Amino acid sequence: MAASMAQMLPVQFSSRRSLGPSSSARRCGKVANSLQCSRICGLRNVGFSSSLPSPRQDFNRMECNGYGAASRFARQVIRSDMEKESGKVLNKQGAGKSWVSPDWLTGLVQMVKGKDESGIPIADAKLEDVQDLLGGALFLPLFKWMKESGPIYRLAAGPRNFVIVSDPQMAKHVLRAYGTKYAKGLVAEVAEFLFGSGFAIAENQLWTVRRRAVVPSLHRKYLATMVDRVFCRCAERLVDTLQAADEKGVAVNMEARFSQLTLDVIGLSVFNYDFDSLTSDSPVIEAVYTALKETESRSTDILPYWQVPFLCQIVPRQQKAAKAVALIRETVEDLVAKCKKIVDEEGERLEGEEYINEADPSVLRFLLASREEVSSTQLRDDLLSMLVAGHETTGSVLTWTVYLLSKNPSAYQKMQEELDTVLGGRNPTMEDVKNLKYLTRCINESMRLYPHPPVLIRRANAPDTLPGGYKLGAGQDVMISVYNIHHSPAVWERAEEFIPERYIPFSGGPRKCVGDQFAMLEAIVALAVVLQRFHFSLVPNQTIGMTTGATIHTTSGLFMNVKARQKKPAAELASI
Ligand code: HEM
Repeated sequence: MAASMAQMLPVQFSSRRSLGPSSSARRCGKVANSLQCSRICGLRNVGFSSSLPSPRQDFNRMECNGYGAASRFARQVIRSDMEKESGKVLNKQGAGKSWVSPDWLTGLVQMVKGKDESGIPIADAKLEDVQDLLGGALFLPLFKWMKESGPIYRLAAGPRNFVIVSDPQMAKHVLRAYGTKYAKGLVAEVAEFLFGSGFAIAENQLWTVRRRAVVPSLHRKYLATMVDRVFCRCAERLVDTLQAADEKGVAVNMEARFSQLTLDVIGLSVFNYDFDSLTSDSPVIEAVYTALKETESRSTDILPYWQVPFLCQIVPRQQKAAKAVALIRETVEDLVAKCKKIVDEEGERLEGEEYINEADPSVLRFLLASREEVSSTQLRDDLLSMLVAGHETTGSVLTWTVYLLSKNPSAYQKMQEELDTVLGGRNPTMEDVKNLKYLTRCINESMRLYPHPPVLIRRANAPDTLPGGYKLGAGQDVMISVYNIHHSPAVWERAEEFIPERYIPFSGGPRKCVGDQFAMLEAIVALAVVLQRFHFSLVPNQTIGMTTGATIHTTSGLFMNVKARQKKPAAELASI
């Protein structure tokens, strides 16, 4: 799987021609199910109104009529449980309000800058576009403007100026040139308050050194150990929770559950610490969400007032973010201190990459045992990078995969048949994972339709020319809209449909995800354990809106009815 993950991005990208200013047509990329088409470049309207974010949902109005013997009483029980659950839905309001600039200010900035000779069209982005798309998911207006302006456009709002790229070749060009022509730039600026010097946002030599130190901790033997010891164990806990919900006949907010599951997984894998958030409330989840939401807001604030320390102390949004970061840092520092004490006492030394400590096979233990020269702040920030990057991402992938399966009964059935055939009721091992091909494809296709994060940001270090001849000046901020690329009918046949036989990646170039294999294993195991035991169906009459907090979240949770599945007799399994 390691090789295939690493190879997929170039394959997908290289199979497409780039779209220059004068191109009028292009071919779709080769996808696993051999969909091939040629198509005129003009982007057709892709309707996704059913998924448009809606204002916060009123759970009292939700009807839960999906139960066979749904008496009025039973419905009330479900409803009150959903209300209770809705209390656990994160506070997702607030983003998207940042991109506010009066036309006169934008016009003035453009006048001062002089003529734009880049060849890049300027999107007709109106304030109303953002305000209309309530819920705060910036990637949604970016999609709307792609349909109007094409695969590359400039977004100018006051002094802020982004080039939005929605073309695979251009995206590949930018991502691969990290470290030479491009830097993380804005991301590093707006996320520094959270990640500090952590390698998720570090640049240049510091990033190179720290990434090299951390990546070997995720070696194959470690991952194999995690499958049984952590991934299956945490998924079993979720099974217990779902069992209880099934017995009581109450609906479950699966988004909240998956977020708890993935926090438990990352806690045990990175720190050997059990957050146990499936059974007890963990304030870290809300804190991570708040902090990530703040980074997103900062990236679209017209004026970076948060660079002024005094304002950070008095503005409520900044106070809230600072509190969240303090909690996350304290948690990580505490875990580092505990582990350091044990390792110091043991005077342990690491020998070779394949080494893992049987008693504590965590990333933290690996880093401490390596005795590499590293300050405690750097260690904290690197581990914080892993905690934050590895938690919500996988949680969101699980959420949207289950959502898509429940909306696509034939794919759901095919996936269940695969689980029954390959596993026959037992938990998966590392070996089984390669045989769960269809489930893997379902997860990949879910990441195409709901990419996390939906937008990647880079800054040009020097003037550059993108495929198609578009010119970028030094310092230009570029947003690669992965969401647009994944939903573009110019790139994909039947772009809005869930067709598991195609792929999408974990970014590309030097800064691609370090946890891709970890995350895929975690997601496959979690879904294999849970979907084997239960059948999920959407609670009717929910509006599943989208918002962001680095990854794509629902606006109000994903409420599902859960029913234990009947075990298939062995004879029946053999005939599948
Ligand atoms: C399905 C789940 C996941 C998805 C979709 C995902 C996606 C991504 C993406 C797209 C990037 C690159 C961002 C960019 O190019 O600017 C990234 C970076 C990163 N990811 Fe993941 N990720 C996932 C799970 C994980 C896990 C489980 C871990 C940790 C065990 C992790 C750790 C990291 C780190 C540390 C980086 C920064 C790498 C660097 O800058 O050198 N991710 N992830």
